[in-house]
Amino acid sequence: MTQKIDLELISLTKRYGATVAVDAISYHFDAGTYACLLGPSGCGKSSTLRMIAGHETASDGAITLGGRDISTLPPAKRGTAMMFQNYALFPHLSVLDNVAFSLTMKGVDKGTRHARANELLELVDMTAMTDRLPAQLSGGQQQRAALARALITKPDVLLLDEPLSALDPFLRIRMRAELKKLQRELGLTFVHVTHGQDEALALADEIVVMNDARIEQAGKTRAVFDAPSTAFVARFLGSHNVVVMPEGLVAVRSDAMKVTDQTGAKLPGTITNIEYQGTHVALTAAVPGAQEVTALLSDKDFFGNPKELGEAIGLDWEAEAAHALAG
Ligand SMILES: Nc1ncnc2c1ncn2[C@@H]1O[C@H](COP(=O)(O)OP(=O)(O)OP(=O)(O)O)[C@@H](O)[C@H]1O
Repeated sequence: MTQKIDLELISLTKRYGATVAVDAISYHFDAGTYACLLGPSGCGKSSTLRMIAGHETASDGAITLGGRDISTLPPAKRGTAMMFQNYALFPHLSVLDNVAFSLTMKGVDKGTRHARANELLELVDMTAMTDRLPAQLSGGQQQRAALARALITKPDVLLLDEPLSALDPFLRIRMRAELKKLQRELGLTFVHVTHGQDEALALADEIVVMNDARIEQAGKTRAVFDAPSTAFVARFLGSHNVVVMPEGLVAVRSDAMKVTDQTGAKLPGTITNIEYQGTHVALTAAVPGAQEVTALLSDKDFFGNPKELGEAIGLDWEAEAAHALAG
């Protein structure tokens, strides 16, 4: 537990023929970090995860775990385990045998592997389901079985490829809380691939935002969200306006936008949309330069001073709310 088993990607590259799927990315994951790899479809997230797992060979660069180069080791020898999007449970095996599967492959005797599988099933609250087949489980239960199966190998790093995407929205939120709790309890490094911004913000200690085979920005989740360094990151994470100002391109969070009179405001605008969101009202305005900005106002602020479509307003923000963007 006290040993530092950090995961490091060093100039990691994946080429499929002429396609560069991952382009010399480097990143250091401290042991025990919950990290999300985040980015649009095709940016190289899954290829990165598969290279860490050993399901894909790296074209260049290296992967180290606890200082040991694992780049060319077979998956079972790396100290990593992978949980797949569709859980990949064996349909003809009981939950218990699915969880014990990797120990069966290692020749561990039945008593020992069943005892260990039962421990893991208890950890994920699945003791009552050990004799069922995967088809007799709900989506959330299948996910817990898949988690137990991945954890039975005692990995230092758990790799999760879109682990919540097969679940309905309600269950997704519940299971994401369970994932986070499990990660905290076990103190393992989790590297979780998602294209969902909300999911990454809710779960991750650190986010790695990828774009076009490279890392666009990475770091502590809140630091990245608070100060996106590029227009891509600001737009991808959402809840930010990217505005061309005389001093250059800036990001301003929607909840930092103030609606005022036009006199003295940073931007004049005309309201183009008002969307009631329950706790908040999202007010969108057209501003000079054929741009649109959104201000997220509390329900109380908006209805204390209601506005109409087409109304002329001013948009303002504190100087420190604006972050200069590169490109
Ligand atoms: N086996 C393969 N052969 C050829 N090209 C591939 C292969 N796997 C992935 N690619 C290409 O590599 C690039 C990165 O793919 P990857 O699956 O890593 O992206 P991703 O960010 O995980 O996308 P998604 O969110 O859609 O899963 C894409 O252009 C993809 O078409």
